[in-house]
Amino acid sequence: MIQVRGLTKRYGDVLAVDDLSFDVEPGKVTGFLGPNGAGKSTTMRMMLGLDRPTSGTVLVNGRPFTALAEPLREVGALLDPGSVHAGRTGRSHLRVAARTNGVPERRIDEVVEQVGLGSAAGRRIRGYSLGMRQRLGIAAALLGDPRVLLFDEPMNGLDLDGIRWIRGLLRQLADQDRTVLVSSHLLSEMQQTADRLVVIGRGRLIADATTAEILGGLGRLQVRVRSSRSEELLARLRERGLTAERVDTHELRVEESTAEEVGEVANEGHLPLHHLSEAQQSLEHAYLALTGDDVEYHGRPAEPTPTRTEVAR
Ligand SMILES: Nc1ncnc2c1ncn2[C@@H]1O[C@H](COP(=O)(O)OP(=O)(O)OP(=O)(O)O)[C@@H](O)[C@H]1O
Repeated sequence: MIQVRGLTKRYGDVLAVDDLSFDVEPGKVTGFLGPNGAGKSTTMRMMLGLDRPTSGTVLVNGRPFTALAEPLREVGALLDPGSVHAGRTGRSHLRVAARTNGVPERRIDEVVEQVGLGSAAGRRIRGYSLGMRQRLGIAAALLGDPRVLLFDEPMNGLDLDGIRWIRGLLRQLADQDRTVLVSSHLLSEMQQTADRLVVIGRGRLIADATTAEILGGLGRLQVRVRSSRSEELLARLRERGLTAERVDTHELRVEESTAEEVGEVANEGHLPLHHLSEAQQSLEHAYLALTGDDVEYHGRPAEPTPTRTEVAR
């Protein structure tokens, strides 16, 4: 359990976190969502005692992080996967972390196995792909078998396999009744991952509710897909219980699904795809409207675009 109360952080003129209050409960994946610069990382750093609040408090399992007797056994975190000694092997990185925190060495094999690092654990980190670095960072977070886990943008830069793996892991951790907080600036990523969402913009709390409640209040997700065998695809999508309809000779629209799901259906039937996109502008626009002036950096104007768009990059 994490309890954030009146949390505020000021860096000179910048109010990075502005009077935030929310709870992160065990047994659920809580998404911490907000555009770039919203204050997610700063909040997580304060949860971990890496930054001092200007005012307000964060309690982890009822106590400030600094008062935890064995922090790594209570809280695990993936913050910046780049901040590791690249000359070390993955295993020696974990060994150092285990020793420093009084974690038995046998845990190393367990977490290497759990994150699927396999033989790569014996290789130097400098040769790791981004996905392997993320897995190593997650292995380190899991070392102390903590009840509370924080992941800062764990899906950044990962391919679909990596994202699906992380999603599964987060679910598994929550099912073990752990407290799981995962940050992202992409609504599309969080809607498939989180049970609850805490949405912030410019350091302020914008929404704190279940994902379904927040999405229900926004827009609906649509997938557009083109295939030369669209008739078969349409049948398979409907078989799966999805609401799909034809919009053109080869093009279909699928309601309330994801590109991932539609892609899987096509793949199962060995059907060729010529286009696949999440028509998400209404949702992303709604998210932008929700964060509104709280977006620190506006990117391109919000032209309707049927692709998976990042908000406020
Ligand atoms: N050490 C620091 N010194 C000065 N300003 C900072 C510092 N750390 C963060 N900020 C500022 O605080 C605000 C919040 O930043 P933070 O990194 O917490 O946002 P974020 O939501 O994690 O964004 P991103 O998704 O880009 O990481 C930004 O305006 C940022 O520039």
